[in-house]
Amino acid sequence: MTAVVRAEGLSKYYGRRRGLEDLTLDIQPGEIFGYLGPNGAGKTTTIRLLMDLIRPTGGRVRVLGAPPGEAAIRARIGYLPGDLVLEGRERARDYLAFLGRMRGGVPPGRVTELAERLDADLSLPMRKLSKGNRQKIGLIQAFMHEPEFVILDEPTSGLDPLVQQEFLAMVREVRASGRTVLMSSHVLAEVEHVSDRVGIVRSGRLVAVENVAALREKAVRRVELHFDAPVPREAFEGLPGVRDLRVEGAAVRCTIDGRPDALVKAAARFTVVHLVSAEPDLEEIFLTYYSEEGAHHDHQVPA
Ligand SMILES: Nc1ncnc2c1ncn2[C@@H]1O[C@H](COP(=O)(O)OP(=O)(O)OP(=O)(O)O)[C@@H](O)[C@H]1O
Repeated sequence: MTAVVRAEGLSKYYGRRRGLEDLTLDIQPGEIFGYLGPNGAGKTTTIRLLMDLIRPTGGRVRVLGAPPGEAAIRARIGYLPGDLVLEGRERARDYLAFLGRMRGGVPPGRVTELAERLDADLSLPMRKLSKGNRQKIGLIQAFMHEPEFVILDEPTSGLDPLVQQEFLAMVREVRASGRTVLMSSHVLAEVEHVSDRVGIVRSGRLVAVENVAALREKAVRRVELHFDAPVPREAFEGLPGVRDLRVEGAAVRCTIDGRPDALVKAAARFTVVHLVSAEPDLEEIFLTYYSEEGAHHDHQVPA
């Protein structure tokens, strides 16, 4: 199976300024890859290299098995730039129709369907679009021709929560049809529910690539159990994965590292009347990746 993205030692310097250094990464068909990092980390640089909008200083990249500049490859990609500019008197609907023709045709009704789902206004001239509406038009043009590979630079910026949900549904549909998505964000929460893997980039370097399901299983989760009568502390002490145990009368509070299986089995010996389990806090894990190596944000290389 040909990788959708294959980057090997890919680097980009803007003069002496580091944009991206030594990126080696494969993205496979059918996966949703979240590309995370703080401002200035190198996300846009990576995406522009994949789109052949800038040229690498070093290394090699293939997109859908070919050098990214090839016109035939470009037509198989949907791209939302991070700095989308839509100007002029032309109505959004006419602009999208023009882009659709350029890309060799869009299924009938597809633009209207996407506009309804995202609640986008296609009747306004582009210069009058609000930031949120501009972003919606950008998303429609990235999805409308049902491309094999959708590349989205900060796609959720400016979208309200309901529209974000609809957008995530569109991303899942791409995966369901075996196609591939790469989306960047500086907020884990925006991509963790939809991504299969996430890559974390910081100061121009990919510092981690993680499978989200495995990460979720590894993550610490807070659990609270309430029973119909006081329970003995000994029943819960030393259980695998149970930490920070507090037993207060009929309530047990702890954190779980990994699977909750041992705790559930111990609790089953008593009558459980209430159970609360908080979502694992992946954000904490990611913040440690972000802050590793600490304060020196050295974007410059020595002369
Ligand atoms: N055209 C350019 N000229 C000089 N330096 C640049 C240029 N574009 C990006 N950089 C630098 O490269 C580094 C990576 O920037 P990039 O835009 O790729 O980050 P990003 O992760 O997309 O950040 P953001 O979320 O802020 O868009 C930054 O230090 C940035 O200042």
